[in-house]
Amino acid sequence: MKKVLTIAGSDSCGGAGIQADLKTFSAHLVYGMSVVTSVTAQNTQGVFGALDMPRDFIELQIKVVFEDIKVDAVKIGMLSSSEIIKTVSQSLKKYGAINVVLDPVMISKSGFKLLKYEAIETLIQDLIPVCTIITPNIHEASLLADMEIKNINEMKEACQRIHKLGAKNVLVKGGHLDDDAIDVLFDGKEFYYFKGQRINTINTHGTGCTLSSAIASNLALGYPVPDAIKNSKEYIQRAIENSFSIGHGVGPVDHLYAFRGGKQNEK
Ligand SMILES: Nc1ncnc2c1ncn2[C@@H]1O[C@H](COP(=O)(O)OP(=O)(O)OP(=O)(O)O)[C@@H](O)[C@H]1O
Ligand SMILES: Cc1ncc(COP(=O)(O)O)c(N)n1
Repeated sequence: MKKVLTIAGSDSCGGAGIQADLKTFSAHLVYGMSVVTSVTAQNTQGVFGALDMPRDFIELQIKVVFEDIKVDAVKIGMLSSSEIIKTVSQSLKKYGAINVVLDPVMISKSGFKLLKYEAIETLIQDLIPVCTIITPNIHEASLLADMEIKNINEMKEACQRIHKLGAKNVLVKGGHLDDDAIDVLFDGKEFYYFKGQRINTINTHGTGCTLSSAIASNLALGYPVPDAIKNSKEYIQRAIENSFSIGHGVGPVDHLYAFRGGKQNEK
C-alpha cells in the first residue's frame, strides 16, 4: 500500500483542506496521513477563524511520521506564515521527501486570507525548490509570476516565470477563467494541456485541494507527472460533476463516486 502525507489546514466542514485530501487519498486506494498546520472554523458560507499550530509541534508531527513510515508522496496545502513555511521546507529537506506537490493556497473561495501576503517571498525562496510540482490557480500564479493572466498564452508565460523561480513542474489551473477549465503544465521543456468541460455549479469547495491530493496519490502510485495530472484531471472532473449541496453556501465535490466513474443517486 502506497502512503501519502498531507501537510495542510483542517476544514471543519470537510470540503477542503486535510479532510478533502484524506478523502481523495482513500478514493485512490492509497493510505492517507496528515500533519495539521492550522485549524480553521469553516462552513460552506465562509472561513470564520484560523488557529495556527505552534511551529515546533508541526515539526514534531512531520518528524514522527517520517522517522517511522516510508512516505511515497507529500501534498502541501495551507501554510499561513513564513515561520510555518520554513519549518515545513526544512523538515522535508531533512527527511529527503519525494513526490512533493505544493498547492500554494493563499485565499479561500470565500475570500479569507489563508496565507499572510508577506510570506509569499518565503514560499518562493524556501519551498518551491523542494517541490516536484506546484499547482497555483490563476490568482496565485499571477502573484508568483508578477503578471496579469487572462488567457492561455498568459498562463503559459506564467508557467515559464514560475519555472524560473526553481519549480521543476508548474501546473497553472484555469478553473477561474471563463470557457473550458483548461490547466497548463510546463516541465521546463514542453507544455501540456489538460482540458475539462466547465461544469455549471456553485459547489466547488475544495477543488484545488482535491486536484493536488489526486496528483500526489498518482505520483505515489508511480505515474510520471503528465500522466498523474491527466488521471487527476479526470478525477476532479467527475468529483465536480457529482458535487452537491450540504449547507447554505458553496458545497463540496464528491469523493465517493468520482474514482470509479459512477453517479450519485441520492444527494
Ligand atoms: N466549474 C468547473 N468545471 C470544471 N472544472 C473546474 C471547475 N472549476 C474548477 N475546475 C478545475 O478544478 C481544478 C481546481 O482548479 P481551481 O482553479 O478551482 O483551483 P483552486 O482555485 O486552487 O481551488 P480552491 O479554490 O479549492 O483552492 C482544476 O483542474 C480546474 O480546471
Ligand atoms: C483549510 C483550507 N485549505 C484550503 C482551502 C481552500 O479551498 P477553497 O478555495 O475551496 O475554499 C480552504 N478553504 N481551507
